[in-house]
Amino acid sequence: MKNFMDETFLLNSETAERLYNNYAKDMPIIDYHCHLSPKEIYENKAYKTITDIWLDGDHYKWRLMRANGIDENLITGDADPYEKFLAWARTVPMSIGNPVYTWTHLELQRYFNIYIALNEDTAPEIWERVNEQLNKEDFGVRDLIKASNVKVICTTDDPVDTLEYHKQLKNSDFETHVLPSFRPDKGLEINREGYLSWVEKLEEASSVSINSYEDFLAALDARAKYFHEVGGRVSDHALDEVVYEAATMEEVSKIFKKAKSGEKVSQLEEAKYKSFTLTFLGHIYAELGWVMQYHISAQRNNNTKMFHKLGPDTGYDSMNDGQIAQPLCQLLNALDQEDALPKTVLYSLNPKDNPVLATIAGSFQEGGVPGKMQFGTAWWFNDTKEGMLAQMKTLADMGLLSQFIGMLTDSRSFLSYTRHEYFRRILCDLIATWVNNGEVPNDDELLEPIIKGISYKNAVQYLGFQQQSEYLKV
Ligand SMILES: O=C(O)[C@@H](O)[C@H](O)[C@H](O)C(=O)CO
Repeated sequence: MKNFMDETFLLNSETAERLYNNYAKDMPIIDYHCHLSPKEIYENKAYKTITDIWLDGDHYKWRLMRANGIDENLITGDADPYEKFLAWARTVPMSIGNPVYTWTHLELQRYFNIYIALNEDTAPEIWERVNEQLNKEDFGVRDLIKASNVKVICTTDDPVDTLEYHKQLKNSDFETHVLPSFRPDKGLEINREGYLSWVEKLEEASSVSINSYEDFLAALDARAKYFHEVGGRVSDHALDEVVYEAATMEEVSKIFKKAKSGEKVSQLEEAKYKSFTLTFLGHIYAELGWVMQYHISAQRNNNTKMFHKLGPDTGYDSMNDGQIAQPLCQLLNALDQEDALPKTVLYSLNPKDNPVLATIAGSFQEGGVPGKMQFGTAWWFNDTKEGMLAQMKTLADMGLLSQFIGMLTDSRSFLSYTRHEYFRRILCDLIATWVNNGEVPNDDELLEPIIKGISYKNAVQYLGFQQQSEYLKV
């Protein structure tokens, strides 16, 4: 029997240990999708307590606390920080089997050198030991990022954001590249409350007067080019439902005019608007050489009462079970037929779509661009051991695991970089299983570049960072 989370955890053979320790463990991190605050990075925010850094904003933990019957006041309410931590300490032992149980202890080990299991009995000691370290000089968020060997962070940003902190970071002595990702969801949701006010913000941010749909597209183009100037190389879309309806500029201009007048547009009109706008944006991304990410099939903000109280991304989301294959192929094909399909990462929140995405990706690969179309890493409810294995096995079954750009944190917590270690251990154990079964040669000349590629190098190449400073070379 293994010791609890020792240096061999998740590595079930000497082969796995060798592959992980020699080729994955020390690779830097490219976190190409997360929700960290560029402002907090620029200000090098220092957290005062383990409650602040662990429980503020992490809806993964909030969901587990709710499932454990913890009162909301001790989760997102105004309860005493120590009482909130005790409530989390009561929940952790109950969360065995959930990745957050593993990540919680990985974070205690890697950032605070604490190797005991968290529970109500150990909570007082852990509270003291962690808070003492958090209040030391070298425990700002920049120190945590540097200690995690993170070379690039792609935050998630609205086209109307000023990107002031990205620009200030670019001119600072902070080595990690903190780059904006262009996430224009609010400009796609034409029937959602707030759409028109967002168009006004876009008008102001772009300095483009928006009196027509063509003006709207010009404003989006201007903002994408601004993001590029600041260093942005990635776009991102939440396609909670995938729709596709061919449309003409004339048709969509009328739809936009209808929405601008304050009228709701029909479901068909909305589909035409989204299809044409996404196709236009795909052209821009391709011209800029960006990576386009589609995050598909989330069912968001299910709990109306709590949405009104806490807002989005607060742990009240789930998987959608919509049919995506046909509209997604039509959308990608529309771009590909115009030679305007950018490098694309396809994620679905519903693992039923794993083989659908892996095989659709295979329909649009391109010579000269290794791994152009990516079946993306296990996302959100799927970034578990089983979810990661399912995604990587499906990719290996139906495409090239070797060209996979690997893991991201997708997190709002500065301690979440241990998810990359978790992923790399699972990756190396999977490949080791193939080696030990005689399915793959025990040949490090074959395996080293594949493991280093998936852990780091593929993402550097894919995201176009390879021409950057020596700083990214390993
Ligand atoms: O980008 C998304 O839409 C999701 O990642 C969303 O932000 C979600 O709250 C999340 O962070 C899941 O890890």
